[in-house]
Amino acid sequence: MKGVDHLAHERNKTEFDVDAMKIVWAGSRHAFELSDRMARLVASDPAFQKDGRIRLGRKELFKNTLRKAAHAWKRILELHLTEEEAGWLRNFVDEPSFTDLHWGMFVPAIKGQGTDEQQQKWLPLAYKMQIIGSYAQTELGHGSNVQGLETTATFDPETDEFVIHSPTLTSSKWWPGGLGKVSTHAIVYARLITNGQEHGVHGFIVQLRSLDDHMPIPGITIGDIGMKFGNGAYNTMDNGVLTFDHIRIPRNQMLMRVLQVTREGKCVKSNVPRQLIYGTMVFVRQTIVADASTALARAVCIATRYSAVRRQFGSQDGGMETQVIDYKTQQSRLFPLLASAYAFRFVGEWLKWLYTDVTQRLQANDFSILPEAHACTAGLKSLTTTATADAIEECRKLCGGHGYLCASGLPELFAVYVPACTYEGDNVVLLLQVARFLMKTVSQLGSGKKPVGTTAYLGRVQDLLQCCCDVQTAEDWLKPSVVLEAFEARSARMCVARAQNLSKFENPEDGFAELSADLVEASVAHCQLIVVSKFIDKLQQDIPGKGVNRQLQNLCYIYALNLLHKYLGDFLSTGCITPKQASLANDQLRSLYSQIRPNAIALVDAFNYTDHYLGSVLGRYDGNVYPKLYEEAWKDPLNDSVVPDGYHEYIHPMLKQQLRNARL
Ligand SMILES: CCCCCCCCCCCCCCCCC/C=C/C(=O)SCCNC(=O)CCNC(=O)[C@H](O)C(C)(C)COP(=O)(O)OP(=O)(O)OC[C@H]1O[C@@H](n2cnc3c(N)ncnc32)[C@H](O)[C@@H]1OP(=O)(O)O
Ligand SMILES: Cc1cc2nc3c(=O)[nH]c(=O)nc-3n(C[C@H](O)[C@H](O)[C@H](O)COP(=O)(O)OP(=O)(O)OC[C@H]3O[C@@H](n4cnc5c(N)ncnc54)[C@H](O)[C@@H]3O)c2cc1C
Repeated sequence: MKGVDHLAHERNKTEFDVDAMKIVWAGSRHAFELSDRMARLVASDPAFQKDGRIRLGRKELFKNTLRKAAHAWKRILELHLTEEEAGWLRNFVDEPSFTDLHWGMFVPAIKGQGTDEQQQKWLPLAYKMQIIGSYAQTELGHGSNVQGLETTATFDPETDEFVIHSPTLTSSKWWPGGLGKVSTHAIVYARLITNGQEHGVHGFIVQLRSLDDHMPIPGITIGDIGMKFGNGAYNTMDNGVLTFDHIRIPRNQMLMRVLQVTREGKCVKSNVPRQLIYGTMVFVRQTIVADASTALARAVCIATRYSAVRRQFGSQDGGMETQVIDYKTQQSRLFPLLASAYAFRFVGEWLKWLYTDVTQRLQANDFSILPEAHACTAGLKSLTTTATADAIEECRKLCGGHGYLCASGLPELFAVYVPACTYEGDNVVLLLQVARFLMKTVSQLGSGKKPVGTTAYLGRVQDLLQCCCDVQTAEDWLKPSVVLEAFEARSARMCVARAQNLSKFENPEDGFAELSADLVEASVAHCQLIVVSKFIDKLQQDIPGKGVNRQLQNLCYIYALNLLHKYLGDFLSTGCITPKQASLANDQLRSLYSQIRPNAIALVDAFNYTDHYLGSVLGRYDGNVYPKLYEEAWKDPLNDSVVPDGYHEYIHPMLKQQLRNARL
């Protein structure tokens, strides 16, 4: 609707160049223009409308998703979209579907773990969607413990085939997206057995359904695992169950970049480390970090716009009531989330760079930074998804009662987003991986091994154990070196304390299990340090646009000082700061909230989300919330009739009964 902009008075307060900020948010002018074009293309196409999706039953919902995926593919072909454009288009369609797994995991698994010949054979088919793939790793009995998977792939030298088999109920593949009803193929993870010997878990390309009539290949049992959390939401996805009864596949369908099985059934290791079998997870975790900022920004955009529209209390002399965004409590809950959206954006950018760097090094047979890439992707996936899921729920509360309505867009966003804390690695399990990496790094300090990359600060551990925070005034908390040192000292001291406690155990594994809750806290501190330091690095770049850098500085310090406040126990107990300095940090935080306040609406406008993508009456660009909320209510099927179905069977007899009782 072109009409009154109810948020115009807010937009008039802006102190920076919003268009320049849009480019900073998108990452580049190219990324901005491309995503903007794709967002508008999707929003203007009636085939992609999302209204009423939450009211559909499972079958209708799923069919609707199939229709949209097919339409998206048609448009991609008609418009000759590049891979990058097609990715944006699918993103703005905004509905989880089998295509996420096909493009997000099946294709990357073949690229990362397949040999050149395997890539030449399978990738063209996948790129043209002549086959549709899924990623079948998790089983009913095991997800986190990948080495505990039970599906077997036994080499039969007589026929030069692998026999894929599900020996137990718990070995049934369980969860893979797209598997239940759509995928024709899957990368199946199974224990490799040759000549009676086990060789660990490996990936195999397995055909599941006929390419002619979509029926399962004989010996394969396959279906959907059932409804999941929330209306609509992730129920557009056919997460599946799959069992194999001695399914035969040719030998050349084992992904053999890490390990080759010869015609005789001999295993020949290549020069790449075994961990590369987990490479697809590293890739996807990196994309999940980038997606976290997108989801968080959606929730924050809705809550910020609505907080500027909503008024409660404070009217004097019959004047306007107070906008809820002006309450300090609202600001102290909302603005750190706004700051987190930007912080996660920049750390996501950096992680993408790290991933690209690792990939290039791997191609040159340099595997040295693989452990760090694993720790960073695992830790940041855990940190950002936990924070984002919590933030979406906080945004719902920030919108009061209306936030609980599906029309706010927040319940569906939460339901779709929250499994990110579990898939691609349970967030606690991933933090334990980070802890192992940190403890290993600390234990090697004595042997003179210099830590690099994100753990370089541990190389200065002696200084960090002794340093005193140099803050005397609230303004001192606006110095990057001061903030960075406080976070480095906290993380280093926590790591060293955990390492010392671990060394008291005779068996390190016993110690690790016993101290795991403490270790996870050290991992969180380390990951928060990464986010803060990458935000500070971003500020050092030459960022064009009036007032843009200033806003980013404010957001960076809000992010860091709010963490300091939230995790004050860590900072105080490790002696990194004094209670007085903590109190000064809080003073600074309040001042930063006041500085962000006039720019809040423009800072969420910079996300450049269309109303279609936001899918929220509360988050509308024009702020015209109440009439639209009222209009939306009447669309509910319950309002199709004035007197509800069931009145004659249930309400009327009850009323009559009461009437009779009253007469008695
Ligand atoms: C309003 C509406 C909104 C609509 C929005 C619509 C948007 C739609 C978009 C949504 C789409 C999202 C798409 C996402 C789809 C999700 C699909 C999900 C897929 C999956 O979940 S796949 C399955 C993932 N599974 C896991 O992650 C399992 C977790 N477990 C593990 O990763 C490992 O087994 C482990 C890490 C726990 C390790 O186990 P273990 O201790 O047994 O260790 P190992 O012996 O195996 O290995 C030890 C050494 O290896 C190193 N290591 C481990 N992992 C890696 C790795 N990945 N890379 C490199 N190195 C690794 C360890 O560090 C050890 O090293 P060391 O040196 O020996 O110590
Ligand atoms: C929506 C969704 C989509 C998915 N899509 C796919 C897919 O496409 N393909 C696929 O293969 N899989 C998929 N999965 C499966 C997913 O990867 C696993 O569920 C996930 O890795 C967690 O494993 P789990 O279910 O075995 O959890 P569990 O490991 O059983 O976790 C249960 C609890 O135990 C704790 N725990 C486990 N191990 C430890 C430990 N060592 N120390 C301390 N605590 C521990 C966890 O923290 C958690 O609290 C999907 C899952 C979901 C929810």
